[in-house]
Amino acid sequence: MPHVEAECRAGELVETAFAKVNLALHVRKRRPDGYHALESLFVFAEAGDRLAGHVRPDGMISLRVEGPFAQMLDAGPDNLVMKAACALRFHVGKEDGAALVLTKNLPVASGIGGGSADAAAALRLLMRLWDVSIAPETLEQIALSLGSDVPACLSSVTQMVSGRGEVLQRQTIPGLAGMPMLLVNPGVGVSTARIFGGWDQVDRGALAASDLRQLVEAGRNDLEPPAMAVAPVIGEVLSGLRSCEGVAMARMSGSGATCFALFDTERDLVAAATSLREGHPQWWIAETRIRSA
Ligand SMILES: C[C@](O)(CO)[C@H](O)COP(=O)(O)OP(=O)(O)OC[C@H]1O[C@@H](n2ccc(N)nc2=O)[C@H](O)[C@@H]1O
Ligand SMILES: Nc1ncnc2c1ncn2[C@@H]1O[C@H](COP(=O)(O)OP(=O)(O)OP(=O)(O)O)[C@@H](O)[C@H]1O
Repeated sequence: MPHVEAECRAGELVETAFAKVNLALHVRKRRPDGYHALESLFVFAEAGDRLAGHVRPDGMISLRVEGPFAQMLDAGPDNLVMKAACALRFHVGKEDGAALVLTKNLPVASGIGGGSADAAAALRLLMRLWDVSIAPETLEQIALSLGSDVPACLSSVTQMVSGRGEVLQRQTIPGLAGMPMLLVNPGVGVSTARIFGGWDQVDRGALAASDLRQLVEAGRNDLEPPAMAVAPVIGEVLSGLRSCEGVAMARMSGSGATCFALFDTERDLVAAATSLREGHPQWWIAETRIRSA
């Protein structure tokens, strides 16, 4: 009997929820609605969670979570996959149900937008499964109602993001696509709201990122200081990454605690991953590349 892969099962569709990485994140001001106005260059990793689903003829929507980080998450109505499915079904007035299975490969509450990527993947998957088409602006509105990072995760391509996360502009930076990238999470979950709350409200200036050098030299993550105050181990991760051979840049992503490093070569990436794993066997360390899309 041949082994049948899950994605080969009749009627089952699969989407990857690509990890989001903020190569730079400039916080410009706190808005009256409590959100912050940002400027951020988003890239996406080839690594991500996996979402599979097939139609449930009884009209129910169900979710099972499995994989390395499944124990950190509930599969109930607060899961962003369920929220996305309910929001989409409400919008299109569908009677169809779906049986969804999320393989949680990315650490939770870790600054690489796992929940946001899952929500966007659920929207993409269910639009295919239920055969619905929605105007792009409406889809972006549904996405934004699920979280500030969700609109950018819909396309999961390199883009400049501003507003609270809803103003998107595709960006091409020479040399970035396919670049070897290491993601390192020291195992502490941090709350995004708490980290934004710790920002010192000093506007340090706009983000200009037309090439990698400018991004390295003038780019920042303004949430690094408040995140390090909550989780000092982030400093250890950053200094570990920066001391590796062949590092083009190393910085924290989003509100932390995951940090990333970009490498000039695959060989340097592998060497860095090996040495960091030896020194810190309890850290989550993922070797990946920047998605070329
Ligand atoms: C830090 C980033 O990941 C950078 O990409 C995002 O700005 C956060 O995106 P997210 O996790 O999708 O955030 P949301 O779920 O919308 O908001 C969580 C909380 O973060 C804070 N928040 C979020 C986005 C934003 N532009 N300003 C904020 O102040 C708010 O306190 C909000 O209540
Ligand atoms: N499918 C999901 N995956 C991850 N987190 C989820 C999911 N559903 C709900 N959540 C909740 O959303 C919160 C944020 O999770 P997420 O992993 O997206 O954070 P993050 O990586 O810090 O996001 P960001 O980079 O946008 O700040 C967590 O507290 C988690 O409990």
